[in-house]
Amino acid sequence: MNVKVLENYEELSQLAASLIEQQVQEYPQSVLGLATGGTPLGAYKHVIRRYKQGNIDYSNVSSINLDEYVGLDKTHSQSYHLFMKEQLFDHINIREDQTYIPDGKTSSLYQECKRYEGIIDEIGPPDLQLLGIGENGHIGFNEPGTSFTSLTHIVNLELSTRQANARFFNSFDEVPKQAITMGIGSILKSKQIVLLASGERKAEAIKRLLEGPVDEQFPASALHDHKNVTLLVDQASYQLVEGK
Ligand SMILES: O=P(O)(O)OC[C@H]1O[C@](O)(CO)[C@@H](O)[C@@H]1O
Repeated sequence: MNVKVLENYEELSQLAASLIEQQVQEYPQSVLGLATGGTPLGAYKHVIRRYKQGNIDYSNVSSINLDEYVGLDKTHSQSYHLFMKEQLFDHINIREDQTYIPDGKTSSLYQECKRYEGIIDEIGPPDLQLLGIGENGHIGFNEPGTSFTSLTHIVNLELSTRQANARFFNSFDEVPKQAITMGIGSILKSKQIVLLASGERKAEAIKRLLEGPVDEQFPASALHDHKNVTLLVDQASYQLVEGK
């Protein structure tokens, strides 16, 4: 794993945006694997700012998102559909019909998982997959104990994950109990992976990622099995790593 330690969130976000842009400039038909959560917001802000300066064309890019809450309509204020629209898609010239996010409101969750994995295989796999990390090491919504060979599936969210995400909802009770997520095996299909970690809250997880064993109890450790992973981490998240 290639590790780049940045001074702060702003520097990390700028570098993440540059990696996305480089990918798209080198290969305009790129498939981007995109993530939600708070961490990628800064990168998306820079992607939008530089797009508006006129240099980068996203019209031939496709995107595949990691996950969606079960039970939330695409227009729900906390759905990842709306998140992506508001935070990125509405501000660059990516074509809406080339953006893919699981449908959390489907009548057949099983079919939706199969359909989505089919999309990953047909449109993807992503040339560049952006990832955040949960405090318990989750990637996408793959909670501890998920098989490293798992494909797109339904997950029962851990209490700690629901608590961490309650900040985006009006109350804890509104946080969905399930999500559809690309599996760890689906994520590992990506050609290149860029993992972002920022803030003290992630320091334990980053220490465990860099110093601990590869273990299904810590989903992000699966990334050690991939040959092209870059971790962009700020000082606050890196502070507990030995010998830094
Ligand atoms: O970036 P955040 O908000 O800390 O979230 C970390 C991870 O948790 C999730 O939001 C899921 O809980 C992921 O989508 C994200 O990668």
